[in-house]
Amino acid sequence: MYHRLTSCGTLSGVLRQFARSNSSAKSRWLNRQQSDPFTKEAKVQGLRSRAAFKLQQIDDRFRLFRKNANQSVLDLGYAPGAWSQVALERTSPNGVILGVDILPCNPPRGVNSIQANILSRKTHELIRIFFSKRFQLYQEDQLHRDHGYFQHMLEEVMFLSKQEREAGEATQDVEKHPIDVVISDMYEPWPQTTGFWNNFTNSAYYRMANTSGVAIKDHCMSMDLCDAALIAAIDLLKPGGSFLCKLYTGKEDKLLENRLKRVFKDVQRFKPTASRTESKELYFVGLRKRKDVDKLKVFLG
Ligand SMILES: C[S@@+](CC[C@H](N)C(=O)[O-])C[C@H]1O[C@@H](n2cnc3c(N)ncnc32)[C@H](O)[C@@H]1O
Repeated sequence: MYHRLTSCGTLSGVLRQFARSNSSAKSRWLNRQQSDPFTKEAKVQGLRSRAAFKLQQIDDRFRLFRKNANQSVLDLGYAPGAWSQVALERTSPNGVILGVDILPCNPPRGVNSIQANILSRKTHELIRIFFSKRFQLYQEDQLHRDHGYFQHMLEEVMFLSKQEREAGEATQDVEKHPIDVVISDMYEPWPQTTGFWNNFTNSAYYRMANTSGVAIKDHCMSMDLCDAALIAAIDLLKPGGSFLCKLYTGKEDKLLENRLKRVFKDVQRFKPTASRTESKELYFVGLRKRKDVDKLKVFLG
């Protein structure tokens, strides 16, 4: 069986071809990265990737961040951390940034982070508690693990709110909508097969773009993650708050735009100049979140 598979080339041939095309795509990508002015500038400025310039340009246009305004910012899919760096700088000195990523990553200095999947309800609860209490997180807290002290706090808050509900009292000090700005640059990560020696998730310069190159696939995956970001915004963002998400464009753009319009009073599409012309990425900005948004109505139309 093994002989038949390899001699007719079905398996090993395909694998060899994949490895060849993958390595030439990789060297094309590396060449482009090395000659790209935004990539060079990001290195000079100590920014973790060229994505920082996209967020700067979006913020120059829409003013998501404010200095000295105690803003709480949730950065979804924050690794390696360039957007968080921009958010921190533009909300200084008292902005609080929480990055959430499904991959492990050391956050930039001054940024808090948890390794978690935004599709999980528990992640929403952790985020809500973090912003309500605004405590300092440390890497070694291992927040995503069930035995971390944060889990203990989560259980305590849930227990207290149950007691308070039963006693007919006002709920405890966890705010329902504690966040001013939600930004999402999420895209499904490639499975890591190499580069383990290289602190991989923190090194955008050595990491290939994680799109598949198949437009319809990129679009559908990206739609799902934009929906997840929108659900987080409905659940956690203050009325009046702002939202930003990246979408790989395709036939369902309009569907997302309509959903966004049910949540925000003002919805805009924007492609910053730092985003490559050949890239299918597009940014949706939602301004002034409406009050009392009904999630079911947003998604069922
Ligand atoms: C393009 S990168 C973000 C780059 C980042 N904005 C920056 O400026 O450095 C997309 C990130 O989304 C994360 N991601 C994808 N799906 C996720 C999920 N369900 N929950 C949390 N993070 C997710 C990936 O792990 C990846 O690190």
